[in-house]
Amino acid sequence: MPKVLIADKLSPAAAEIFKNRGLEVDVKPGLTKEELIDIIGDYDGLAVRSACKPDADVIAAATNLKVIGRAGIGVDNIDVKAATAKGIVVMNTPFGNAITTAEHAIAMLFAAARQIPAADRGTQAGEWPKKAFMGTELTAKTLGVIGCGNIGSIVAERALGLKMKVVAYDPFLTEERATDLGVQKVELEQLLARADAITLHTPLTAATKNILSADAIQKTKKGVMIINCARGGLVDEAAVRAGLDSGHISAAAFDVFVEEPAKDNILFGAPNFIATPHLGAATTEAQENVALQIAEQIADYLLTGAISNALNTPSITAEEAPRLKPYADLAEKLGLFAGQIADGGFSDIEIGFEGEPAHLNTKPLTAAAVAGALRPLFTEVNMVSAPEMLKARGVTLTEATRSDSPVYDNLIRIRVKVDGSWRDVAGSIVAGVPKIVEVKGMALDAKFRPVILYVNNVDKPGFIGSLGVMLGDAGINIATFNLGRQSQGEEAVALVGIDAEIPEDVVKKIEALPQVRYVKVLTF
Ligand SMILES: NC(=O)c1ccc[n+]([C@@H]2O[C@H](COP(=O)([O-])OP(=O)(O)OC[C@H]3O[C@@H](n4cnc5c(N)ncnc54)[C@H](O)[C@@H]3O)[C@@H](O)[C@H]2O)c1
Ligand SMILES: O=C(O)CC[C@@H](O)C(=O)O
Repeated sequence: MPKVLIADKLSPAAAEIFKNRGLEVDVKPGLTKEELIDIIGDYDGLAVRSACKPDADVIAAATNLKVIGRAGIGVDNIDVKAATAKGIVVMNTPFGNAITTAEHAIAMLFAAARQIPAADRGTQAGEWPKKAFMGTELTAKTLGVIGCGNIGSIVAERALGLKMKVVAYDPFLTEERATDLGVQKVELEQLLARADAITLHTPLTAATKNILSADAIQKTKKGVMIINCARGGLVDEAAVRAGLDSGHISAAAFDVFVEEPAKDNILFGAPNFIATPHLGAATTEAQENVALQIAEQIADYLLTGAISNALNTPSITAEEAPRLKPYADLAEKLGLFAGQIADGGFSDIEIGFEGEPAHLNTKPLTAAAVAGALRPLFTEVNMVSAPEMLKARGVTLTEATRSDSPVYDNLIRIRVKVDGSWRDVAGSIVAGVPKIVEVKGMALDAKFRPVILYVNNVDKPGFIGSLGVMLGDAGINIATFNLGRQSQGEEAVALVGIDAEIPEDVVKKIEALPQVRYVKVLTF
């Protein structure tokens, strides 16, 4: 009988579900890393919230583990790459705690506007500090929402109900969705200049890290309030401290910190600073939702092989699995390629299946492709949430099938439209190996590798030599080299599989080569 470990404080509903479905379950919150490593080999399933951190060492010791379930949204406590490499499915519950977290952000906004925690402390200390607190009325003030996804859009709706004006910055928010929500879509600079209060609701990615930097904070209105109930690291904590000390920021309320648990943070003790210990999702209702959902998902997978809300593998039924799996993996990799060369949001995505995959259930294949294409912006996107997220953002999805395939037995093609022009890639499974066989209509034959340097250039003599010398001078080994071109002297592409991450200055030098039009380091 499969055995599950609940390694964080989850609602008791989760253990009940495991037992009712005939699984063995141990509930051991608060284990040290060493204790977890000692026992993890006994378990088929692991259920966590955010305190337990199944990192690469834990995963290496998890000899029987098949699934890690996160009762919540963010999986930054889980080493998803290590889990994927070991064939362990990682799943989350993308919607279960969104309302509760949005309510916490609104509570923090009020607490900041009226300095409720400090007023409470003074009152209960017998000071009756009536003169010390002059608050800010929220009605008619402008709330700037950075990241208008599940939680951000609920916060926006609540703020509109409070008669605030709402401006939102989110590259995936369409004008139509913004209009439906009743918010004004703006660029970040406009949001910074206009907002009386700013609230953050993005995941932590390379693009959002320090999105409220010292420089950005300087561009905000004097007296601005800052609320962060998303992830530590979205805001430069030292810059917020300086802003609170100088009075430029009138109040800040944070639920999340760069280092958690936050025991000694630079913000602690700053004037008008309010902290909660990552309580955004901490309501009975939300915890019951996410515990029930994750227990059902883990039990389904261990007992029937059905996968839902997986972050690292397509959702497919046990019967379909053997035929669909290789195409789903190819579709997701091609999506990731297209999403990375989209360089931000895209307005349309087209997915074409030719030959064998056109005869299969293409739904999970499309979902895999879309999840891949969205992943550069949404780290937590999964096969179930991807189509939903695409729809909510007004991105047009077109799926086409063609029963034969002129050149290959099988082909998957993905096109994304960015600022009115299409970027495309196609791939095929050739002798069991997933390959990139076309980029921008140019034929090539490249295997996927963890790091691929993608160069779009003009086919002129000297380019390949200069590129090779630049990589060699930087000590970067070339593992594979694939070229495609339209015709002699015309547009060309190079896909260079390299053995290491490529430093930014080397990328800049390659970009400066006279034959080069575009360079991107792709990771898979
Ligand atoms: N405090 C808590 O306890 C708690 C609870 C739940 C979720 N969270 C966190 O809240 C965050 C939001 O969760 P969600 O469910 O709303 O996620 P979501 O994926 O639904 O929404 C995130 C939004 O951020 C946008 N975005 C991505 N990159 C951006 C960028 N560079 N600039 C501006 N916008 C960008 C996306 O387009 C998307 O609309 C996540 O980090 C999640 O982990 C925290
Ligand atoms: O489990 C928690 O308390 C935090 C959850 C939250 O950070 C999430 O990403 O879902």
